[in-house]
Amino acid sequence: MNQSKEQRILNFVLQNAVRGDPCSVVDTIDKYCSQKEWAMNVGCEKGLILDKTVEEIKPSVVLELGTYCGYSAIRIARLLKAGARLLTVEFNPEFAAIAKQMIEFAGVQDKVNILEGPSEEIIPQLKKKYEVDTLDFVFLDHWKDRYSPDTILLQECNLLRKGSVLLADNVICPGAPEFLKYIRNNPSFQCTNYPAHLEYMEVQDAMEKAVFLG
Ligand SMILES: Oc1cc(-c2ccc(F)cc2)cc2cccnc12
Ligand SMILES: [Mg+2]
Repeated sequence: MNQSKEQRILNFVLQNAVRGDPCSVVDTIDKYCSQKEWAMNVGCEKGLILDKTVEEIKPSVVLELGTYCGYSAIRIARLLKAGARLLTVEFNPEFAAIAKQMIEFAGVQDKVNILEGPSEEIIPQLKKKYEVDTLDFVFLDHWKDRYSPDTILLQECNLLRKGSVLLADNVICPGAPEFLKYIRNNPSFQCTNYPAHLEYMEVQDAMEKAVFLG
């Protein structure tokens, strides 16, 4: 049975990155995906915007929607303070299995909990099953038509507090027009747009930051 692209990315990391060194794992994924096979990791340019957001917030509890191979989970986890944790949601079991191995190889598994299943099922479980009070930071990087329903669901489940920060990838490419319309017209959010390029391509993309005002 021939390997998936995600398995090829993992194998390249296992053979070329340094075990226990999250930066080397991130750089090795970027090397593979810019030189050999494109993949939907947030990438290095948008990854820097993600890094700066995490460093600014210094979050204790982070939710990521869309784990994929674990690239952004590793980027986020490497910056988390002692005791802080990342919950990352992935509905594709093959991707979740790859991400688990990637995260363990990077050595950040103690900070990361991969929650397998659809975001609309997992979000309502966060308080009781995963002992979350409120979320300091949410990275939206899953299917674009889920961005606004999941943002509404986070509010309905009382998971956001005054100052909670959302950061959404791909608001230009593939695009999340309904989300942009919703979040920019909602007085409970203060929005900022960060133009960038689509990972590994000379194509326009952008990230949208939205601070919940309570
Ligand atoms: O960063 C991403 C990029 C794309 C994408 C796929 C095909 C294209 F031609 C362009 C962009 C899809 C994503 C799906 C989920 C999370 N992130 C994505
Ligand atoms: Mg993305």
